[in-house]
Amino acid sequence: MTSARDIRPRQDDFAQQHLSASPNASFHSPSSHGSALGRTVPLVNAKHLKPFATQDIKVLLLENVNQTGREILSQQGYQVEYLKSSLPEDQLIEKIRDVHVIGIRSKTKLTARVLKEAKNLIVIGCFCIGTNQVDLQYAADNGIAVFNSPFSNSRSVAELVIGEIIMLARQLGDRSNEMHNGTWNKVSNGCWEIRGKTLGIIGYGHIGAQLSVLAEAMGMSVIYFDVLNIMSLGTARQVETLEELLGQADYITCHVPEIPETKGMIGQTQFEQMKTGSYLINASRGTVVDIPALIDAMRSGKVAGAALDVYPNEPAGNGDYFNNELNTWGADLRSLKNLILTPHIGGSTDEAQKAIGVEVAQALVRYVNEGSTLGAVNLPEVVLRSLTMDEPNHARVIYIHKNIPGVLRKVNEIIGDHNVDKQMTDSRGDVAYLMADISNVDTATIKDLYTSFESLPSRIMTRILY
Ligand SMILES: NC(=O)c1ccc[n+]([C@@H]2O[C@H](COP(=O)([O-])OP(=O)(O)OC[C@H]3O[C@@H](n4cnc5c(N)ncnc54)[C@H](O)[C@@H]3O)[C@@H](O)[C@H]2O)c1
Ligand SMILES: O=C(O)CC[C@@H](O)C(=O)O
Repeated sequence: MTSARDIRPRQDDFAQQHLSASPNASFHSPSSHGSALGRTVPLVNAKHLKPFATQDIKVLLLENVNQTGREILSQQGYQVEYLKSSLPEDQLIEKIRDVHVIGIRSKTKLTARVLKEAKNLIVIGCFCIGTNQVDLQYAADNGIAVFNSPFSNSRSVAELVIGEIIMLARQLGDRSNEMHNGTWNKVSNGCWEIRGKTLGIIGYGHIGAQLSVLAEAMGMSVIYFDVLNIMSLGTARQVETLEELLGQADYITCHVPEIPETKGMIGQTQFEQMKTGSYLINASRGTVVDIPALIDAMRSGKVAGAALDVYPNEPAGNGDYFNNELNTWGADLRSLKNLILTPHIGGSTDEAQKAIGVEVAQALVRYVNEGSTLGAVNLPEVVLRSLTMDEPNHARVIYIHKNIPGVLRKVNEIIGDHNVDKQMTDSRGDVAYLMADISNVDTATIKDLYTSFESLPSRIMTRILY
């Protein structure tokens, strides 16, 4: 029996690579054992699990996902389709209907409307840090796991911002444009060293903290504002309010996620609270800064320069698209002096993209082949050590279900005749994830088990690997 969500990955080993830049990441090979969420040790005789079903795994990779990731997925024997850009919604809906796995970056919007059509989808890989482009709740409610790469491009963004601080301080963008147009304009007015100036970091997470260290090494004083109390690095100092930061900083840089609280967090009021002649950098998300308010602040001289890497609307692919059709203020923005505009390239370095490709593809493989949700951003993290070749008649049941009372009793009624070697369950909000390794199963039993789980009212998704 096959169901829309049944899948059959090829059982080849995939090459384990260690490119993660995460200080906390502990890569778990599909062949591993050890503590549930801690470090794992390779298990030599691990059994390669296959799903109870007959279909091949179909993967759709959009937005030029790095070759490292493509290779890991192809080496599994999955059918991988790869496109360089994102897709308009209607085309995305057509393509997503078939696939079990989708890999995207920041441009592809996986809204509830799109995901509703994704009847076979079991997992989404965001080959980037941000996950705001995915309806995470809808995905969780429908048993679709979402993974990202939380650290791999932080350093690249921090380095870009350091470069931009100097570029703005010295008006390098303007001088370079002038020279490209044949104009020699040797000026020092309004140009500064960054040594001794104050950098204000909004959002002291992975990127903000990296940047703090780099900026101090260049002789800047660092202050930061974050909704959490975060221990400072070096001699950086956390301030109590955003207003306090805005009033003290010469350079202000945003590194917050896109969430309702950060939408328009730098607007007219905040520009008024800044020092005259200060600089603003935004390489977080385009909705964080109110661009018309920035245009006014730059025209009035309140802001002496700015660098934007992200915009409320960004095109699906490369080309001649940064115009007023995309964002109504496009031409006004382009006319401003000492404004650096980059096409969302903060994380676009070879190092970052390779590391992200490996990290996310490995998470996808672990999820498809083993059911491990380690690192998932929308489901509880559940991991079991691998089944071994010494357990030939064992199967792994994965039951994603509504987090309501009485489910475990029903589950135990179904698997109660088997020895449950190990079992782990955890919940996150309304969704719970149960994984159990059971003994004495043959194909007929698996079919019965599958049907029984699928008929429970609490069911969101059932997968059986054996
Ligand atoms: N330009 C690019 O190419 C690029 C690359 C990577 C990440 N990003 C963006 O940068 C963002 C930050 O990345 P990160 O890895 O540092 O994230 P992070 O989660 O490590 O850090 C974000 C920090 O912002 C803080 N924060 C949240 N809401 C806040 C608020 N209202 N006020 C102040 N602080 C708040 C959090 O507490 C956290 O410390 C990502 O969410 C992503 O959108 C952009
Ligand atoms: O590569 C991308 O498209 C997004 C980069 C960055 O914004 C991220 O969220 O990691």
